[in-house]
Amino acid sequence: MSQTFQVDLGGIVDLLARHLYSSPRVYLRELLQNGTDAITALAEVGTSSPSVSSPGDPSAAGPGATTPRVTLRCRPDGSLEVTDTGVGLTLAEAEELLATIGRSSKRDLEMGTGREQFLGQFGIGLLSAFMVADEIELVSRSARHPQAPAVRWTGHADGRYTLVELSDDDPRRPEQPGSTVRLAPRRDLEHWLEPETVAALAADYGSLLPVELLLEVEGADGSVRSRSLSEPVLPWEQTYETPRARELALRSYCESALGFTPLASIDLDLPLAGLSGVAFVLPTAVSPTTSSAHRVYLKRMLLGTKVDELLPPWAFFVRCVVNTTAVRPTASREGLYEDDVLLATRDALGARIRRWTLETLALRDAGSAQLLAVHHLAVRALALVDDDMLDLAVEVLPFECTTGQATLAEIHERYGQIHFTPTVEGYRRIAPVAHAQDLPVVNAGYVYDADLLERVRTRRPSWTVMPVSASDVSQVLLPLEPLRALETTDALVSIREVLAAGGCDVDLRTFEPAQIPSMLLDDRDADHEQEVTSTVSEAADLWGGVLGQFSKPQHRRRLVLNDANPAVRDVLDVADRVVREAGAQALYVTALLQSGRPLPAHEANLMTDALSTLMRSAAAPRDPERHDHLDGGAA
Ligand SMILES: Nc1ncnc2c1ncn2[C@@H]1O[C@H](COP(=O)(O)OP(=O)(O)OP(=O)(O)O)[C@@H](O)[C@H]1O
Repeated sequence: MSQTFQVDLGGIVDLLARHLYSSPRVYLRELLQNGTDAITALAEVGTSSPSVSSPGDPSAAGPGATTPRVTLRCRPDGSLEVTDTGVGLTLAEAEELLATIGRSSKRDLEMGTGREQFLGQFGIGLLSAFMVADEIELVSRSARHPQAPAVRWTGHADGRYTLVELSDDDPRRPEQPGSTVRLAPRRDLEHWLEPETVAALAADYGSLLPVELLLEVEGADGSVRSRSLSEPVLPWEQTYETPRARELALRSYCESALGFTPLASIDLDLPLAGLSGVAFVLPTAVSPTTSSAHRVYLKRMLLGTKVDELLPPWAFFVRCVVNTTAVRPTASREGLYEDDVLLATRDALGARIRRWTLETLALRDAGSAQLLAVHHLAVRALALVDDDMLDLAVEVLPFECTTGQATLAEIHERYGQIHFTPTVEGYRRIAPVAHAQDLPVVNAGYVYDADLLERVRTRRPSWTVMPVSASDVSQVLLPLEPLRALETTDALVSIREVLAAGGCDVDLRTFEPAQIPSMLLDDRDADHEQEVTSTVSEAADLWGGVLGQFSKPQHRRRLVLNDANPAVRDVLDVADRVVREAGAQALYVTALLQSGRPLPAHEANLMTDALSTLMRSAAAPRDPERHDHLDGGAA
C-alpha cells in the first residue's frame, strides 16, 4: 500500500526561512523581487502595459498608466510595507500561490525551470520574511480582474494562514491594483526593518532594478520623507563624452562598489549569454588561492558580492561586476548553479580576459610593464593552460637567472639553452658558484615556474630546456693543479675518513667565488641523476660533458671543498691531523647550516666537539707528529 509523506509544516517553514539563506538580510531582496516580478507579469498580460525598462519615466507607460514602482514604507510603529504596482492576486490565485510552499507562477510548467523574464522561480522566497517577522500580511487587488474583490492573506511562521476577501468599503482595500506586503518586526530583530537598514539593503540589492524604487519614511506626526533609490542605467552602459570620461567614471564606480582603485578595466559583453559588465584589474598582487569575489546581478537584481564561480581559476587578478539574464541562481540565490550555461559563460568571459591580457602585454608599454610587475603570477598561471600566453610569457616574463634578470627568450638567444633549478633552495646553493662561472641557471622554484619550463620544453622541442642541480654545477669546477693536488693528498684522505662516518664524501676543487668555502650536494641532487643521464645525449656541449659524468655512481651527500678559500686552505695545510679533522668537521657543519637543512643532533655534536678540539689545541699546542686524539692521552 503506497502512502504519502507526512510533512511537519512548521519544520519546513523554519527550514526554508531560517536555514536556506545565510543572513536575514535577504528578506528584503525577496520582497523586492516579488514586487518587480508582479510588475513584469502585469506588463506581460498587457494590462495598461507599463514599461519595466524605463523606471522613473511615467511617460513611457502611456497616458493614465501607473509608473512601475516598488515602494518601501517604514512606519513609525517599526513595521515595513512593500507596495508594488504589479499584477496583484485574486482570491483563487492567492489560495494557489501563497498557500502552497514551492508553488510559483513564474515557473515554466513544462520545462520545470524559471521563466526567463522573472527573477523568482522556486516558490519559497516569501518565506524568507519569517526570518525577521512572525507574521506576513499580503493585501492584493488583481489588475487582471479589476472587478474581483481585494484579498488579505496572512501567513504565520508555524505554518498557519488565513485568506479573506476584503469588502469594497474595507479601509484596508487598496485603491489601485497591486500588492502590499506588511511585516511587523519580531522582537529583538527590529533593526532589520529600521529605515537605515531598509535603505541600505534596498539600494544594495535593488538600485539597478528596472522599476522605480522608492523609500518612504513616515514620521510619528504623519509626515512622509521619500527618496528614490533607483539608478536606472547600468554604470557601464551609460554614455560618456570621451573614453577617458568613461574610464574615470568606471574607476570611481569600482572604488565605491568594490572598494579598490583598479589598474585597468576590461569590458565584458556577451550578448548571447545576456551578459554585460566590467572586469576590474586589482591594483595589487593576490594569491592564486584567494577566492575571487565577483559582484553579480541577475536580471539587474544583486545576486551576491562574493560569487566566485564566474571566471576560470587563472583569472584571479580581476574582480567583475556583471549583469546577466542567462545563468541560473541556486535556490538560496546566493550562488550560481553549475550548469552548461555557466560553463559556457565562464569560458567566454575567460576568453575575453585572456584576449585583453595578451593584447595589453603585447603593447610592451608602461601599462603592460605595470600589469606584469603586479600580476606576473596570473600571467604564469594563464601560460600554463594557454599556448598563446605561453609564447608571450617566454618573450616578456622576466626570470631570476644567475647571469641577471632576463626573459626565457633572451636567455635562449644568448646561451642557446636554458637550464633551471626546480627549487628555490637548489637555486640558492647553485647561484653564487654558477654566477661566478658565468653559467646561466634560471630559478624556477617559485609557484608555476618549474611547470612552465616543462611546458616550454614541450612547446619548443628545438630548444634545450632542462633542470640542473648543484651536482651538475660542481662538475664544471676546476680540478686542482697537479702539484697542489699532490700536496693535499694526505690531508684529503684524513678529511674523507672523518666525514665518511657521517655518510659524506669529500671532493677538493678550486672555484670562484673564493669566499665560498664549499658546496654541499645531497640526496635530492642525487635523485636528479637519473633524469640528467637520460638527457645527456641531447646536449653535445659544455653541459653535455658535465652531465655525462653522471654515469658514475654518486654518494648520497658530497662536500666539495673550495681550495681557493683561505679557511679551507688553512684546514688542508695544518700539520696537526686532529686539528685538521676538527676544521673539516666545522666546515661540513657550516655547509650544512648554509644549505638551509635542519641540523641533526649528530651533526650539531660534531660542531661542539670540533670547537672544543680547536680551543684546546689553541690553549695547549701539541706535537704535530703525535696522532693521538686530544681527549685521549694528551692531557
Ligand atoms: N507581490 C506579489 N504580487 C503578486 N504575486 C505575488 C507577490 N508575491 C508573491 N506572489 C506570488 O506568490 C508566489 C510565491 O512567491 P515566492 O516569493 O514564495 O516564490 P517565487 O517568487 O515564485 O520564487 P522564489 O522562491 O524563487 O522567490 C509567486 O510565484 C507569485 O505568484
